[in-house]
Amino acid sequence: MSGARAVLVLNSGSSSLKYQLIDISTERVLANGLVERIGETAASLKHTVAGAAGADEDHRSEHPVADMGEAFSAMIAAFDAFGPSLRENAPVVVGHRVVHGGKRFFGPTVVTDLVKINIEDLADLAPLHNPANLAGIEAAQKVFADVPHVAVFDTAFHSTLPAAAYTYAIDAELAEKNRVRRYGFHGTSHKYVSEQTAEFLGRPLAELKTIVLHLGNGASACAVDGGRSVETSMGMTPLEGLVMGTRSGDLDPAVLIYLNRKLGLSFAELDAELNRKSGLLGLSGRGDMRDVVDAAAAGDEPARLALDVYAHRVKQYVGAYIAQLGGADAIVFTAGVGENSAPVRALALAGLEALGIRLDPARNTASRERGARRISSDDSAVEVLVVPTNEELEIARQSLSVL
Ligand SMILES: Nc1ncnc2c1ncn2[C@@H]1O[C@H](COP(=O)(O)OP(=O)(O)O)[C@@H](O)[C@H]1O
Ligand SMILES: CC(=O)OP(=O)(O)O
Ligand SMILES: [Mg+2]
Repeated sequence: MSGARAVLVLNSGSSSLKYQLIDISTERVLANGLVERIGETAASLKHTVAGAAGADEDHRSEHPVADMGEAFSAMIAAFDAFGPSLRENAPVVVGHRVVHGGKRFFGPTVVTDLVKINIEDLADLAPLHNPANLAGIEAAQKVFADVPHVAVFDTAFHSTLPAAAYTYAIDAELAEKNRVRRYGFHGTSHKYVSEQTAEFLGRPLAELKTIVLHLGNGASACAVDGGRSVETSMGMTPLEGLVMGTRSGDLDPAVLIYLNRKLGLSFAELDAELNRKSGLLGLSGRGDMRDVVDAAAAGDEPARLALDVYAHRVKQYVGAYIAQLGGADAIVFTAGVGENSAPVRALALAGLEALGIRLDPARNTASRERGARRISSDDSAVEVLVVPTNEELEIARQSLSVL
């Protein structure tokens, strides 16, 4: 059997490696996988091989994986053991998700030594993400030495933000010298989802005003005007904006100063507090939205409040972005929570009838179909949709586009 022309897409995080092997001609996923808890006593590995008619084959194991290099070897071993063959389906390009591209990268970029130096230099703006992304690139370059590697940046889609949106109102010189401004993240997802939305509605992207709500583990909102990002909720780092699984999102910056002065918490401690111990986890003891929704339904008060705070913040951004866009044609939910949680969608848009936003309860709770779907009622002035994101496919397409 002759193999497919394939793209390998890698999303390397601080403690995980996610990957997909995609057939270019059909855009079908041949295999995907996840190595989690890298560096801990036992990492867990999952490798899924796509079978005929959606009959996927899962292979799971647990053993120690010390670092990104070993995570790579584990991925290659999984392909060798369970298929598909990387010799028959040799990738023609490897696409990498890189979170922070600062003001230097506005599109998919072939990785050179200079590009790697720049990614490293931006690490102080994204200390959780960029070093891991770079480690992933270096491990992959060793194994796939003969093919181009392409970096696709989360920040790239937001390079169209106007100055009024990206500028923090602090001392201008201090900000300029230290690259302190808003950059925005999840751009690959916001771009893909806003394009899919135009396709679903059968309308030209150039005419559409869309609010994309990417509600995953990390979460951000984006106002897209004619295909261009004009405002987004994440800022200099992926901490600003919406409430997330373990991140606080917006808060009065003086809270940090106060906690530092009053309790002597160091900035490293405050960083961990806001990035890893806040959000749904901090409010309710549960970082996973499924658990929060279940606990709230069972009458757990902290979980109820966590849900209310989460939905309140989403609603706040919807209102703000309708104002910034001068009206919206569509509000679109995507990512793990956005695609799957009817109660969160209902709470976030409750009471917005005066703005022309009306959910259809039966459509909202209808069991999940693949692909995009409408969840607003026929008399809603604003379309409300669920559109599944696919960052890996978008990275594969963009990686190919620069060859
Ligand atoms: N049925 C569901 N109801 C509510 N939340 C869900 C459901 N399915 C998945 N999620 C949530 O989606 C989140 C993960 O989203 P995802 O987009 O996969 O995140 P990431 O890519 O950032 O890891 C988790 O917090 C999980 O609770
Ligand atoms: C940028 C960011 O927050 O990414 P993730 O949602 O994958 O954590
Ligand atoms: Mg994600």
